[in-house]
Amino acid sequence: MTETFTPADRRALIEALPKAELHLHIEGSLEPELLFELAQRNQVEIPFDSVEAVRAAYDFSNLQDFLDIYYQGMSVLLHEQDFYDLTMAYLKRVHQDGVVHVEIFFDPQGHTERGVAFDTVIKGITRALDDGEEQLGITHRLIMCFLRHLDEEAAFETLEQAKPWLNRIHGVGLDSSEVGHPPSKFEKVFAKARAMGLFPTAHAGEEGPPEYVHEALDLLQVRRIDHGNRALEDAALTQRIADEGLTLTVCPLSNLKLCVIDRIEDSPVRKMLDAGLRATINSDDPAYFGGYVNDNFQAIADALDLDREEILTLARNGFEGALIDADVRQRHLDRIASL
Ligand SMILES: Nc1ncnc2[nH]cnc12
Ligand SMILES: [Zn+2]
Repeated sequence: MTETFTPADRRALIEALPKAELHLHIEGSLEPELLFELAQRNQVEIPFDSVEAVRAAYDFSNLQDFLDIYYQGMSVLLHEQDFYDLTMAYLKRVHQDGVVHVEIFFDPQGHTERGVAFDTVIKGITRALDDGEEQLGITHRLIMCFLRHLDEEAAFETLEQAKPWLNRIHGVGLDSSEVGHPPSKFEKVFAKARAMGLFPTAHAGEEGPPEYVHEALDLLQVRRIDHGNRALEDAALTQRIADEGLTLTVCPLSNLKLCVIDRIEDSPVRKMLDAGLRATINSDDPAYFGGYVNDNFQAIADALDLDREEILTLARNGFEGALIDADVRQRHLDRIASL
């Protein structure tokens, strides 16, 4: 008799699995309630009069629509404690989802451009990450993103500001408005970041064409691809990503909210798994896109009717792609195998 895997089993498995989240913008975890609290605490005017009005504004037709609100939301983050509270709230929330390791993006230029010091941002975030590790047992890596709508000179300045913090920053990423801002624009600053020992990753193929994924690989020499949806349009590129064993950090609910896909059933996750790609499941900007990691796992598992093995593979992939030591990775994989 074949064993049945019911929707209830699926939910229970997703909840029980230890998970790593590899694609999370900490500024995108700013929930409307905290946005309001910080606006009041810091006496910052925001163009909304209720939490409901904020949520109602989260209706996007593309990446830029979202980014306009995302940068506006950041305006309430001014002091070290604000960055601490933001980060701690995210860690406490994902602790409930069984997340045991996080690799967090932050956008320093979204703050330094407003006059908030780089040190203020990173002190608040790292203090919360340390407390989260001690109190919740969640390990972490921090990845500093360059905003691609700004120029490479500004990215170099940000890399300079990061120098005293290299013991806390593991990687560099590239985010913000993709189309019109190809990876080639940041070739030199990524070369410098790599020479400084930073792990290179970049958003590529979210809205941008497969050519941008090629550029991220060839020119930025990224070792991970954030999103990567449109890589599937190019068979040779897909094969290359499989051959090189690169991780793709896919964000299903984000793709849906930003109209990268029309329906959750159109998520590329199953195609990626079938093509031998190391796809992982992530939330991107959970406060804006309607769900944290488990919501993303659940949505994709239901829509694609994933079986037990496929769900286990996705969870395993998170640890395979994580910037962690081999013994730690093995410990997490052993726990998954024991479920
Ligand atoms: N999904 C996304 N794509 C590009 N830049 C972002 N910054 C925050 N979320 C992003
Ligand atoms: Zn992202």
